[in-house]
Amino acid sequence: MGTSSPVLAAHGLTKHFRAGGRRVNGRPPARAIHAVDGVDLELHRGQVLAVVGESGSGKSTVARLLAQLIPLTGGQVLLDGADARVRGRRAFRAYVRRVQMIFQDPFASLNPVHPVRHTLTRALRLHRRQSTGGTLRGDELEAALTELLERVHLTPAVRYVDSYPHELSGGQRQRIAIARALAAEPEVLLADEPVSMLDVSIRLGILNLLADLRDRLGIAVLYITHDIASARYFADRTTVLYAGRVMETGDSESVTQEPLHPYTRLLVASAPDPDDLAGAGAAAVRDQGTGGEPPSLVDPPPGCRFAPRCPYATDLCRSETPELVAVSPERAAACWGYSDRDDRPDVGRPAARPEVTA
Ligand SMILES: Nc1ncnc2c1ncn2[C@@H]1O[C@H](COP(=O)(O)OP(=O)(O)OP(=O)(O)O)[C@@H](O)[C@H]1O
Repeated sequence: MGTSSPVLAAHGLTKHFRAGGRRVNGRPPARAIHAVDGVDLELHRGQVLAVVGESGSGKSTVARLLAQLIPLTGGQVLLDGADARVRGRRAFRAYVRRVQMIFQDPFASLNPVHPVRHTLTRALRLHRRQSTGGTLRGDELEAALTELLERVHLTPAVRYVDSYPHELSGGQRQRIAIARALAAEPEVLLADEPVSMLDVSIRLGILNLLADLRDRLGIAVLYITHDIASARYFADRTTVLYAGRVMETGDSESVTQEPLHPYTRLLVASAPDPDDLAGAGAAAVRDQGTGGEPPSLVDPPPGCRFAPRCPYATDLCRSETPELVAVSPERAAACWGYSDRDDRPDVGRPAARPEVTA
């Protein structure tokens, strides 16, 4: 959704990992972990898309598929509308120049034996050339280093450029990881839980930095998180993932304030947000005690994957998989409750059930 064409899009993104188990007649078992199944998403320039879900919902797998760190089982990744699947190192390097990833743990992603200067110089030399051609060096290299550090608000740059990772705080290390990604002048940043390992007090600073890069550089940001409250604060659009499938998608404000899908309501209800993210739907979920665990992803049965935990589930939900359908121009939900079938379940939120338009 969105008016501009997406810079990066995924259609039917699917990843099945081979499940462990005993070999049968010398062959590995044919069972598969359905980590991601048929996920569609779009990243637009100058926008943040949050992908929200519990642990094991497939968020990191989505990010790794988009980064082309692991091969797809099915579906397609499109960069500016063209099939982006890379074959070979050259193509991968060209892709990485445009699509950069930021990881959860900035300490693990920075080499502890190298100072900031080394880390950033390496990234700059990999992705940028001197104005006269040739490897970036001398004054141009120094200027580029300073600019990168300033862009991530580590100023004055001289204070940080010769520091080692252990001399920096978690937040500063994550800023260096972001600066390294920016060395490529990317169009897309894939941020996999970029603040979840940081102290709560500095999370906002990193999210504000990413928002600043979105606004000033027009970068498209994928923000992977289990924290739906931060998605409301920071993301333009939010997609909710459960057990490898999209449950709901839409503008972040509506998804978090008026969740359509019973699973989104559960997430919102359990979000620690002083701003009452919850509302009536959350109370309903609480009252009906929707506890339970996500389903096994090994050869999951048909039907909605949330049905075993859903207070509104009917036989229809347990037997047939609901498609993601538009509920309003900007919102879509994969829930039979928003279908036009006569036997649809009553998901119990008249206020959040606009007319079905598709
Ligand atoms: N390399 C792998 N081999 C087998 N199974 C995997 C592999 N990577 C992930 N999985 C499985 O795929 C499912 C989705 O994992 P994923 O890491 O994408 O979830 P997540 O939502 O990012 O969780 P978390 O928030 O805990 O990181 C899980 O069941 C996980 O065990």
